[in-house]
Amino acid sequence: MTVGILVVSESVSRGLSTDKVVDALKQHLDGFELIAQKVVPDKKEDIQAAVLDWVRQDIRLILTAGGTGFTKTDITPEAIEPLLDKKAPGLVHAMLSYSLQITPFAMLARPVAGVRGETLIVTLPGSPKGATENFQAIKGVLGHALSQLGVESSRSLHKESGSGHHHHHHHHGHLAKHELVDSVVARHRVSPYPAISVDEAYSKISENTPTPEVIELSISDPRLVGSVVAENVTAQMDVPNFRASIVDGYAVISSDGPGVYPVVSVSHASKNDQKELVAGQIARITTGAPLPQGADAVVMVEETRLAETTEDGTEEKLVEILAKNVKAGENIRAIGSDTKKDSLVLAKGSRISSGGGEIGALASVGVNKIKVYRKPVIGLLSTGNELQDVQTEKSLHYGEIYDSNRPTLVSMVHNCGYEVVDLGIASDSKDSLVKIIKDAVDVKKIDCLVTTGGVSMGELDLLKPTIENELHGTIHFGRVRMKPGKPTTFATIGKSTVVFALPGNPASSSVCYHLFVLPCLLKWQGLEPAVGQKLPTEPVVKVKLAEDLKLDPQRPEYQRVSIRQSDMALVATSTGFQRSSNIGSFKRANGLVCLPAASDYGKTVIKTGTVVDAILIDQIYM
Ligand SMILES: Nc1ncnc2c1ncn2[C@@H]1O[C@H](COP(=O)(O)OP(=O)(O)O)[C@@H](O)[C@H]1O
Ligand SMILES: [Mg+2]
Repeated sequence: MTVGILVVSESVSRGLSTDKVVDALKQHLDGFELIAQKVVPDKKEDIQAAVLDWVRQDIRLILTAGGTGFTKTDITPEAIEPLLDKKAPGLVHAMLSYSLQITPFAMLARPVAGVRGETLIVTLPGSPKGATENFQAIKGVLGHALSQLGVESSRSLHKESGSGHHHHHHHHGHLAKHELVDSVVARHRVSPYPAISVDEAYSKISENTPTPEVIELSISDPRLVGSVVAENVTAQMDVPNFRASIVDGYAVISSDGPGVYPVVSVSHASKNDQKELVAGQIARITTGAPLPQGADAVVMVEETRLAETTEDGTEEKLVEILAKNVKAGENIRAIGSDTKKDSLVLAKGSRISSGGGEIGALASVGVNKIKVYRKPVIGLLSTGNELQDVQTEKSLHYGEIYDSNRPTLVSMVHNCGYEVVDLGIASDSKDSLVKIIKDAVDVKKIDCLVTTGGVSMGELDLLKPTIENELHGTIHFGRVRMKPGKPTTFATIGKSTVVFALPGNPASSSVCYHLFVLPCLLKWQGLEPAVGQKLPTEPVVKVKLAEDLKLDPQRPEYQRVSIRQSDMALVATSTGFQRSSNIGSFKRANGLVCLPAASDYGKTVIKTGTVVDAILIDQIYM
């Protein structure tokens, strides 16, 4: 059993007196391994920092000595108590009753004891005698207490953080574990998540996107547009499946040549019994109508002349064919000439465009339902105590803001053709998050959860720990080297739920939607990435910069631009003020230019006219 002793003493910490309590306690530490000792002044922050540091190092027992009395400076119990996951009043009771048998002044001691992670923490009095007496009072049960703690307990705060390597065996491939910290002093000052590149983030997303699921949709289902076909569809018939006229005119026998002929029948574009045509006869025919048997060409009405009507004057009797050199097959669509029976109408993996062509092609060969990959359903959740739903028309209290992320993202997701479930606003509390997310997954059956806010370094940033500890998810990355969007977090819960916890700043969350969420959704619904790419994306085009742009020193940046066609090139103009809080930078934006970091580019400014890649997030309007 490892043990650390923390001496809390102003005078010892300043070197005004020497510590004797460690030596006294050492006499009673048989069975324990003293691996850490430290002296701190009576300062809450120092006490907590030392204790948390040892908890992180997995020291099993922490004994503090000093600062438990009634003087103004005595603060140890107040420092320790908020760090405890569970209190151990029995240990406190045992220490007090033991000491009370020795001195009534024990009444003035205020010890606390309890558990944080797998560590037991006990405060002892500062006097060597008092400390050893108290320790002896509880020593006999500590071994048992610690062995119980070892069973099925959550690991402590980010043991791996800062060490540069991860002990995967503890977490089955999880990154550094987060813990819900009750106290702001216990939070990290540097994120325990490594900042990975956008490219690495794409690999992680690609690896963890669920396999597309095949469903069958009717061709009148609006979800079909944008869906990816999951089967090869072949034509079960010829189109046309009869010889059809291309024009309005007269079916003829081409060898008859020009001349005046009797009109012996009429063929409209509908089912009718037709007489077979013999030499010296013609038949009136409309566009798309089947050719009478015997006929081998159609002469268009413009190349004919009415020669004689029937007696009542209502019908054509004789028509003169003016056209010369009519060839067999002229103005006829041969059987199967649009689509041959057994030919491929739609290939597996092709996407049903919004142009309607694919749906028309299916209908033309009589297909009214088709297997496609199901599009994931997206749940959208804003998080933050400061948020007010703009729909409620309530006015804002001081410090409140309107939730602009949700309306923005709902429209983005919807316009990309996905079903959106609006999950509203969660407050910055673990319980609120857990309740809403569980309901969204279990009851509302969302596939992909997109949240905004609560992912960076504030004490209310609860998304990461909640996903890991409460929802038992796996965080695949928690930081990306990019601007905006650094704290972007990607996780999975179980096998089939994907979570994107996007930053709260409005421009960041929108950039990250296009950069990460949409590519994942595209892959999930069966799209293949372009050659050499890890994920399918919106179109990436080359654009010329219309102005000089300043580069971020360290991070690649995705700036909002307006892309226009100009002469022979696409030209990108910045939409203006690019701070991540400014959703206004998305107004008029139809592209995100991908700018290198200054450190990678070798210059701090990228010049007007430079050609860069841009992600096209909307159409190019004239
Ligand atoms: N839904 C939202 N709409 C508008 N602004 C938001 C929204 N959510 C968060 N913000 C703002 O974004 C900023 C960052 O929020 P925070 O919760 O700290 O997110 P992060 O953890 O990503 O930094 C804050 O100024 C916050 O008020
Ligand atoms: Mg917040």
